[in-house]
Amino acid sequence: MASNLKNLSSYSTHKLPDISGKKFGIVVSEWNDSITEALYSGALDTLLRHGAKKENLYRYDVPGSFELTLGAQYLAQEEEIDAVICLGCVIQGETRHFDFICDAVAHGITEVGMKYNKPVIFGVLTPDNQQQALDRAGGKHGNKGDEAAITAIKMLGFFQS
Ligand SMILES: Nc1c(NC[C@H](O)[C@H](O)[C@H](O)CO)[nH]c(=O)[nH]c1=O
Ligand SMILES: CC(=O)[C@@H](O)COP(=O)(O)O
Repeated sequence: MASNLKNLSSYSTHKLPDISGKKFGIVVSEWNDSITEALYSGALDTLLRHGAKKENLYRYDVPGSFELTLGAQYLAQEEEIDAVICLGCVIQGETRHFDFICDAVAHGITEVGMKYNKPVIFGVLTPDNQQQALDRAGGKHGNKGDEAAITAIKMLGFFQS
């Protein structure tokens, strides 16, 4: 369902797990930092609002979205980390570089989650332009960081079920 049909910050809070003792790794790409900082703010607010403790949130920055995979692996391999949230924004340029980054980071993040059997969340915007990014980083379509955080919470509930 496209973001213009489902707001990224609109979600059910039915049967959310207790996350007061859960530890979250958050990997943030520095590329397009005006966007990724907004994603981080949304993710942080969502985690705290639903019971996470600030001392249990571990943020690491990486240069670009391509490095999110290695950052996610660095955190996911830590036994004490319960879930990892990856935040980035890859904006289409003039070349096919966009395609290679998006493909690599989507597959890479998936592989880390499978390897360590824990939630590793793809909170990466892949817009055509800056306006589409702004619309999804706290704009009219909500905040992808909110969506990434609530997805991590719900997947922790899945693993507890
Ligand atoms: N153009 C964007 C990039 N490019 C940088 C890559 O992610 C990577 O850091 C580089 O290729 C070195 O490995 N990254 C983004 O996150 N967003 C972009 O729009
Ligand atoms: C996604 C990118 O790496 C891209 O923004 C770089 O721009 P370009 O394709 O014009 O070199």
